[in-house]
Amino acid sequence: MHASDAEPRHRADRHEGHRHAEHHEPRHGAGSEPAPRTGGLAVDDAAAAALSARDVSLEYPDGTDAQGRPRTVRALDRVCLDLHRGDMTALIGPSGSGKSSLLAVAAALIKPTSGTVSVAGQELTELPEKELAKIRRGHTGMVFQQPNLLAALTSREQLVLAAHVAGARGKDLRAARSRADELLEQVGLVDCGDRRPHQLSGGQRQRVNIARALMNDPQLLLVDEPTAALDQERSRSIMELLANLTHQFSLASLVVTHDTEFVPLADRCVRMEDGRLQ
Ligand SMILES: Nc1ncnc2c1ncn2[C@@H]1O[C@H](COP(=O)(O)OP(=O)(O)OP(=O)(O)O)[C@@H](O)[C@H]1O
Repeated sequence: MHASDAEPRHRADRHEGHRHAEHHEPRHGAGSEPAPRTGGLAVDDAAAAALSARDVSLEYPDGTDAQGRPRTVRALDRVCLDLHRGDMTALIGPSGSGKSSLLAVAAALIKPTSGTVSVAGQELTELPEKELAKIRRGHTGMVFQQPNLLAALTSREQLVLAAHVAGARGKDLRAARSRADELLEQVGLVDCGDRRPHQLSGGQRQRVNIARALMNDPQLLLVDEPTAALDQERSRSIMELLANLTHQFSLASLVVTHDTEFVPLADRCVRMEDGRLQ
């Protein structure tokens, strides 16, 4: 079965608050036609899956065998997956099954060995690095296990820096400051804008990390084990936050988790085993 065929756990009549009211039915399944394009851009951007992976395989080089021939490890094996806005998808599976590799391919950080990946109707496989970087900045938010915040910056500055890196200057940068404060409020850190990472708890740092990933208004949110360093209570509240943000901002979220207890918070769940989606 294509993972795109998996039925969401609870469907979405909870999308009223979406900024992007065009979120709609029917959804494109694995075999559906891609959105028509003009000059590389999807005409009906909303109709395209936020992420569409087709027969994606990924092999890493893995040294040489006894005869000196190059060896490879197959991390992804003909993976098909559609992610749609407003749905949080939990990605589970044993260690080494390929979850982080799938995130890296979806984030356009690694090119697959074969198969295609499209973000908002734009196929990534053939794009030059400059265009890929634009997609990473403009369409994709990433949250890794460790928050990776800069020690010298306040929470607000961490967020504004993300906008600056994406090219915001002048009045856009001023707007970014307001957006940073709004996002910090959304993630429950209304009083933490002026604090530096060492003045925050682990859960609060992860919330800053999540808010930063949303600064450039992505439609795709890729999250790798956001609760790895947190206790059960804080883990639950981070997963609840991700689910709420997914629905509120109409994100297509893919969240890797080892913690099956939190899977019911997602709209659907897909499982990897030996590089394949089950
Ligand atoms: N850079 C790399 N070079 C070679 N092999 C790699 C590389 N990264 C991952 N692998 C291999 O690819 C396979 C998939 O790894 P991946 O990290 O995607 O799995 P995972 O499901 O995310 O694991 P975990 O849950 O432990 O983080 C594993 O066999 C791993 O050893």
